Amino acid sequence: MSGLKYLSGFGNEFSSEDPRCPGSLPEGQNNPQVCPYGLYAEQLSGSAFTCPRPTNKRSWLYRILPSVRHKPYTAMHCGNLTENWDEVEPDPNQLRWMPFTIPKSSEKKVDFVTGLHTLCGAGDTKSRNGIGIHMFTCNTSMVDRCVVCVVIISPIIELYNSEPHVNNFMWSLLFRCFNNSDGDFLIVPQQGEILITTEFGKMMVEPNEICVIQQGMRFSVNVFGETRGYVLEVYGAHFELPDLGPIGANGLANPRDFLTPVAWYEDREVATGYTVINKYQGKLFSSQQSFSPFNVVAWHGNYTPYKYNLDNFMVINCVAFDHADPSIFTVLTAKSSRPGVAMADFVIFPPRWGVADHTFRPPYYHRNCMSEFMGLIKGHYEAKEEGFQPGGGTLHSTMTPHGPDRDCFEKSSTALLKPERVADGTMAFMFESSFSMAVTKWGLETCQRLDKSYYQCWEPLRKHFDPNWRPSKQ
Ligand SMILES: O=C(O)Cc1cc(O)ccc1O
Ligand SMILES: [Fe+2]
Repeated sequence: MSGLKYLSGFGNEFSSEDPRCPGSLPEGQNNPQVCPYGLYAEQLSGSAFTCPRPTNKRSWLYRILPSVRHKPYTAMHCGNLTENWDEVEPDPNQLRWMPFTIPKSSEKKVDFVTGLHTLCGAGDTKSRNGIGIHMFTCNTSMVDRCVVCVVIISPIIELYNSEPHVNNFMWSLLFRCFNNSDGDFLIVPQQGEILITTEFGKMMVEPNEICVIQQGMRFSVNVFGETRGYVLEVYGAHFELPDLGPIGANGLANPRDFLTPVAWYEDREVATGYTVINKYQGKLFSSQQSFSPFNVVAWHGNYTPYKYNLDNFMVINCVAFDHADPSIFTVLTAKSSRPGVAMADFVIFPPRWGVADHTFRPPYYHRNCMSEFMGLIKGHYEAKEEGFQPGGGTLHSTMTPHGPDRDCFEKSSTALLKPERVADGTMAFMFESSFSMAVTKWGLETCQRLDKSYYQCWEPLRKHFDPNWRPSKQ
């Protein structure tokens, strides 16, 4: 739709040249004495040099100027982005948030980075072990905020507010990009498509698609209206496709459905300065450079950003009886060092058939040693038809009991068990983590979206116990 091209596959050894510069990728070696077109060679390492081959990740970027040509980083305001997991007292309750508020652009211009709010998380970026869950709510494409630019350009924008062409042009003079030294971002847009320009090329990501921008990759986000989504950040591991075990060689998220951008560069000098924002040890820093960081003419390697359309997920589930655990719907996993235990799994609840015989089909009541954060891209979630809304969220922490609400329990206990479509037109997802997560002050207080009545959905559950019940004779 957007006319952008992609390369297909998961973690392949890709290579790509901007068609404007044929032959820009050096042949037969990574470091020619002089690179084609006078480019600089730069390696981006996503794993220790010495990692075994299956986990070794790096890409070679051939660019107009190397990333190192920038002014020193200085600390900047972090807004509601944090890695402080001790802001408020722990709260083991079931938590539910109403849809997170998106600022109106007529009131306040907010871009992807300023619009990042940390909801919960655990661990530590310094020891490279942990996760963060953030919401992004924004209405403006990523533009520069350097004081000089704001002073000079903002009044002009105000002056020409009614002239969209002038306004758009002026905004386009204020550039900024982001890079995360702390970990990988798995981005789940919920409202509004986002155009992500990366050092590797451009990706258009729509709601019901996800993308992963891995540690260190510079990117900039353009939006087209009021935009909202979820971010799962992992420190110290990359996302992988889950092993399929007895499922066999195919199924769930198939590697060919992952799409990586093709090389695209701009040779743009920015007189007002291009701001590179770096998230480093949980804090934001900015530095200025005089040119666009999206100056990579050609690249090759297996360390790239990528996107995936959730409709491509090949759903496998129960075809006889009982409820399969939700791990059967794992799209991507970021493994911890403990076998079989994820730092975080990205799990979806896609449209499918429900056919299980003599079975209570919705999620069972449970307590889990893992933490479960859930979000909703569209539609309803089967265990709770009411209350859990698109753009909102729930957190069921380590060993916190949860399960279907009263309506769901009663309906599903008496339902006629014919094959039926489940979750048509909906897409819920879960970030399931082995970390016991802390909720931030923003999540518990500042955002003002916490639904204090959540526990009430289980209050009407009543006893059905009958001590005189006997098995019916066959
Ligand atoms: O709690 C939830 O709604 C998620 C979930 C779904 C399911 O089918 C089984 C277990 C589980 O945690
Ligand atoms: Fe659960």
